Amino acid sequence: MVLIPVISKLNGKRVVLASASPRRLEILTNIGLQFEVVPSWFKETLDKTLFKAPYEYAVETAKQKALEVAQRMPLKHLKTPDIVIGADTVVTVDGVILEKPIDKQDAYQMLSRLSGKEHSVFTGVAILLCNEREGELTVDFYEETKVKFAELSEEMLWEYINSGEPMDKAGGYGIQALGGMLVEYVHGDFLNVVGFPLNHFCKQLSAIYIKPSESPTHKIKGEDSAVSAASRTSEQDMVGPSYTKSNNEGLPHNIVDLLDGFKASKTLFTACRLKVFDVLRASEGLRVKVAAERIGASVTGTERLLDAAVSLGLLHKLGQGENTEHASQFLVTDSPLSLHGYILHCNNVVWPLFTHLESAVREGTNQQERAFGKKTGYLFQDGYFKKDEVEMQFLNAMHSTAKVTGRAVATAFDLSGFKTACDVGGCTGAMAYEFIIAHPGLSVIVFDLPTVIEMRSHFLPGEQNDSVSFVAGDFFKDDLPKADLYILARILHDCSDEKVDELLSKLSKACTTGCAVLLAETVLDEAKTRASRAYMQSLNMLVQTEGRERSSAQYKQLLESHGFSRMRVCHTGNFLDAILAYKQ
Ligand SMILES: O=c1[nH]cc([C@@H]2O[C@H](COP(=O)(O)OP(=O)(O)OP(=O)(O)O)[C@@H](O)[C@H]2O)c(=O)[nH]1
Repeated sequence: MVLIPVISKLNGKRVVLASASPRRLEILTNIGLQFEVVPSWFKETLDKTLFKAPYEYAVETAKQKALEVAQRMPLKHLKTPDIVIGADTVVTVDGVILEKPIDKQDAYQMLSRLSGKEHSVFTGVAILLCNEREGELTVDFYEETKVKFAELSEEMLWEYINSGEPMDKAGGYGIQALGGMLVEYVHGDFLNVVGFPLNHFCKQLSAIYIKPSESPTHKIKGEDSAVSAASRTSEQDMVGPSYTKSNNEGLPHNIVDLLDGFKASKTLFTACRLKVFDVLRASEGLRVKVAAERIGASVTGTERLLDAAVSLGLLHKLGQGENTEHASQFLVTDSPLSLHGYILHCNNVVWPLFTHLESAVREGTNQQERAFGKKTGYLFQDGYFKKDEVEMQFLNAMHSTAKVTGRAVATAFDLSGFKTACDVGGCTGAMAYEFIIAHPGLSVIVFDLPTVIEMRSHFLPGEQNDSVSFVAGDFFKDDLPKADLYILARILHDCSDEKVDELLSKLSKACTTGCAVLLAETVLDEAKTRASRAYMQSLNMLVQTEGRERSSAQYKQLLESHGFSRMRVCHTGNFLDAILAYKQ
């Protein structure tokens, strides 16, 4: 039995299943695993368009479900899990992802789509090892099973729907129950369809806990052992696990990834500076020589840059239509969600500052003077923020990130109790527009420096809406516009502790009881189980500003010290998390 040795390894560990699924509970109970169930509160609302394949969406959702429980347990249950297991099952047919139906009509639509067709069932699984002594280990993987439905008559469809069985099941059917009558064949793991790929899971646990000399010889799809994982190429169709594991056999691939990380970033930055994605969008199937001419670069350099972009999944293999979906969405200069401005900011400002990271760590200060030859106080009020390409580039950067993160922040909480919001330092208004779209009864005043307000027409030329207004001012020196909700998106993390206290004190005075502040920031997590981006961002603040990122506990303490309570945090799964707190 693959699992028996692993069970003994798990003895004494607090294993948690972050799922409300009765089927997952049954599958893991039946094999004798000892575990607790703590259903995840993670809202399954990740933007599917951000994922290049359905299994990526399922894996990320599974990871976020597990992370939410790993994060919440120490705070709410006052106990820290050793292992948290998250899972998410989705059905895909004709390129459409089907989750649980929202009502009978939805179930009808889903089952009609599946009738007479073969479809795929993907279950993503995330295993978080929260207290691993020999280095952090996160394992996530997915399993695919093909299922074919018989042709379903209207009568059979509605008889099945009215049984009620479809409503809590991905794709609107339960293969282990009445739904089994709809199925002509299953190719692959049956339990994966039910909601948990048990065999693959067991193999993963064996790979984690049993040394190769101990374990029965088994192969995980796509690889033979941890060493091959470290050395394996990133082939697109690899179905094996993606996990980072420090081991003393060969070079762990996470070290390799980190060694090459800066080269990958610079590949993206250079391709964007040369507007490669715009050129390739204009003419599909462009030959390298022609592309080189259009971007004004050498043929040899262009060829290597494009090949590197293909290896990073930014371009399709040349000659098959160039830009990937993500490149078209985020990397061409004029797409609605373009990150082009932010990427130029990373290349022209963040990169030179990170060059001096060691000095920043030694000195504990930002590196503006070493990188750009100027001392700086609060970044956005002195020479840094002047009316030239630096300011326009910075506004482009803030505008593009606000557009990509705005919807996630605006929809994080129910704000129906508020009428007027003030977006403090709201820059181009991109975030403000997301708020009025998400909350039609809300009006938003964008409050920012005069130079910023003057330039807003560059960014939202067509989007005039009476619910968004612009007021020029300095939020440290001038009175804040009257509002019952104050939004601060990536403001506090730039400020020194003294400036943060000054601003929060001002907001507290401006707020009457029941008013609130909504912060949009990258929230650090004490358990350090979430993606490392938050900690990279924390270093970014060190090299760039006088500020820093903070954890939920730190924000709670800070806000309470200025009279704000009932703090809630929403991990949006996007660049920014959202924090809401009410004036006492
Ligand atoms: O044939 C079957 N297909 C699917 C199922 C069950 O469907 C759900 C899938 O939904 P999800 O992955 O989101 O899991 P939830 O039930 O919502 O629980 P979480 O708390 O983990 O989100 C799952 O329960 C499958 O078991 C089935 O039963 N048969």
